[in-house]
Amino acid sequence: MATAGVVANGPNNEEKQAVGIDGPTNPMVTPLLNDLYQFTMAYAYWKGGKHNERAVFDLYFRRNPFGGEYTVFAGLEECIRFIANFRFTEDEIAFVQASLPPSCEIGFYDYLRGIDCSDVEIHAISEGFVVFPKIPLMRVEGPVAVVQLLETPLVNLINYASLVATNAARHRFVAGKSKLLLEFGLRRAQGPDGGIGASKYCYMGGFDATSNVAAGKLFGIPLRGTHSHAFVSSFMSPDEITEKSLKSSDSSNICEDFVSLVQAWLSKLKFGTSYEALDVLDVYHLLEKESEWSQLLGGIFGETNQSELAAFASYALAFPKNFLALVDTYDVMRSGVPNFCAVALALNDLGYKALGIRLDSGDLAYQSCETRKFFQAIEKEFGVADFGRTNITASNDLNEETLDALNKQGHEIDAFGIGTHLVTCYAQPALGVVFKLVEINNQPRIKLSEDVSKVSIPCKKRCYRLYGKEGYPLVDIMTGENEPSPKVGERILCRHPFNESKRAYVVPKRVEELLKCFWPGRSGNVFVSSAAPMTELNPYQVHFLCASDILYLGVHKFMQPVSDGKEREELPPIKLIRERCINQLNLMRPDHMRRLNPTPYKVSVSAKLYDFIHFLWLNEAPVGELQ
Ligand SMILES: Nc1ncnc2c1ncn2[C@@H]1O[C@H](COP(=O)(O)OP(=O)(O)OP(=O)(O)O)[C@@H](O)[C@H]1O
Ligand SMILES: O=P(O)(O)OC[C@H]1O[C@H](OP(=O)(O)OP(=O)(O)O)[C@H](O)[C@@H]1O
Ligand SMILES: O=C(O)c1cccnc1
Ligand SMILES: [Mg+2]
Repeated sequence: MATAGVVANGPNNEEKQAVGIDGPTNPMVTPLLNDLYQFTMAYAYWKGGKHNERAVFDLYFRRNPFGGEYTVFAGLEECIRFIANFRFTEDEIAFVQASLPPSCEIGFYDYLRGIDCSDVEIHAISEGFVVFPKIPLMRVEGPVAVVQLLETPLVNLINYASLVATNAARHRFVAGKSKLLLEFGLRRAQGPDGGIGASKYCYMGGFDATSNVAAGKLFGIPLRGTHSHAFVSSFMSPDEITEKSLKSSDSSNICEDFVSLVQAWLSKLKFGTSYEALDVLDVYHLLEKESEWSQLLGGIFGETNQSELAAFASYALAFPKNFLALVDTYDVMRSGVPNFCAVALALNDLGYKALGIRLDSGDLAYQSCETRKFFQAIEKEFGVADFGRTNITASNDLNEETLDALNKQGHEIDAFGIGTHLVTCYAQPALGVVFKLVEINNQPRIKLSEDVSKVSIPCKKRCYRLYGKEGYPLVDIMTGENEPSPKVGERILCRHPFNESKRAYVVPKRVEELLKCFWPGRSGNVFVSSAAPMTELNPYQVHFLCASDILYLGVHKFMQPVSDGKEREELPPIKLIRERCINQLNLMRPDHMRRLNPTPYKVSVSAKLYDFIHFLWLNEAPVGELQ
């Protein structure tokens, strides 16, 4: 049964403690969450005696999503949780056996039984970083058959996570830093995992809270919410409310009939003054006052909807400290807003401050401005401090474009609730993350394509971000693993990987190494396979290296265990990743971030890596013959 597999998957508790990393959040993330061809390839590697050859794969994407020039890297922690607990259960092995041809030798299943990721080493960019095409987000090194089995799950865990985190960051960018952004997408997400993932990664990408309770529990994301039209339309009349008493906020007195207090405020609102302040015999004065108030508010309301008033009063009785109201069920300005204000002012009498309203249809810019005027008029007329600043939340099919349109028109919205477009990544449904072999047994590999953007960048590489004197990142650069790192204040040539004429010297003010070790293998003592001596360098390596490099490699690569004693990077809590992401986005030069025709961020390779890519390209590409 599937659940038995889920429960039994991964190491037992004792082993888990030794690893110290919990399994993936979603129990469906097992070694079987894979494409069949990973198993057929693993079998063929094993059958050919190739399975333990040491391979290096890069995980990267080719184009930024949403027509932008940046991406937020997300999903790393779930990858490490997967790697740390990677192990086949008997149940799973039996299923693989049943799925492969019967001619597959039984020894392969013993092999599967024995594998885990203790021989795998993962370097990755930190989660929450702003990242760019072609730069490896993860470099996965290990026995080729094992790493091959990681491809699909790792790509799956990164693809949507990074896409939706980027989508969230883009919505934040348009909305502005001061707005509260609420993720409301669970009902519209692509299934339960889509919903949970959206809540997690939208928070990471800069949203403030989610309506998704399960995500709140799993990740500690702040929960927020209002109420729906159903609650409003479920009421028929104020007579339905039987329990009408409400204690004041300091419990010093009790209002026995809160509904009547609300009604009294509603009629005060109609005339724009409190009856107590009027000499009721002064009819002329009353009419004058009414007309002033009408002018201020454009004579906007007469009789409001009483069932809506009942819903609001009832909600306030349930949540006097957290009262908010969805005001568009019947008519925003003629009913919803005045009804809300009547309830809010009644609450104010008892020492409570209403939270605000939500608009969910119509022209959100116009309605928010009209509502703000109404709130401000009340603050002025009735002397209720801060009433003019009562929170206005808007929702209804919002996306980057509508947020942008609202900004251009001018609006008074404080918070946006965004669902469908955000979580489904309506504007672009996939990021296009790939996982490509770049080296096997120390032999660099390249994947050629007619389409230059699809040619892979060979070799086990290091990646750096170079910062300029103004503090902005200028360029990312990939180098061969054993090239000396770029140095602050030293000029380095950065080359476009495929376009000969595109190159620039950079003198970095700051150099940041991007790939850090997140999984050194459980032994922490992973060796480069077959520890090839210098004299056995292959022709590609000889071409690639100058004499000093060979000396460097001789000492550092081929004679020493690569990750001996290597420390594993911490997996920080989501709140810190979110802060890191916000800081990273703030650090970018504005022209890379703008929505219309953003400037591409430069991604480059060192001069040596450039030469080597092209040497390998020529070596691997057959020469055509014209007749
Ligand atoms: N001022 C505005 N400028 C641009 N777009 C807006 C503005 N106000 C609202 N929108 C967007 O316009 C769309 C209006 O949606 P729609 O045509 O379904 O009407 P509605 O107001 O939702 O009607 P209904 O009452 O049927 O719910 C939504 O996507 C909303 O985000
Ligand atoms: O519009 P989204 O960005 O997806 O945000 C979530 C939506 O979900 C809720 O209502 P729902 O859409 O279920 O009903 P409605 O269409 O009648 O508003 C809410 O009122 C929002 O409109
Ligand atoms: O709390 C809300 O207002 C909410 C939650 C989910 C979807 N739409 C609205
Ligand atoms: Mg809707």
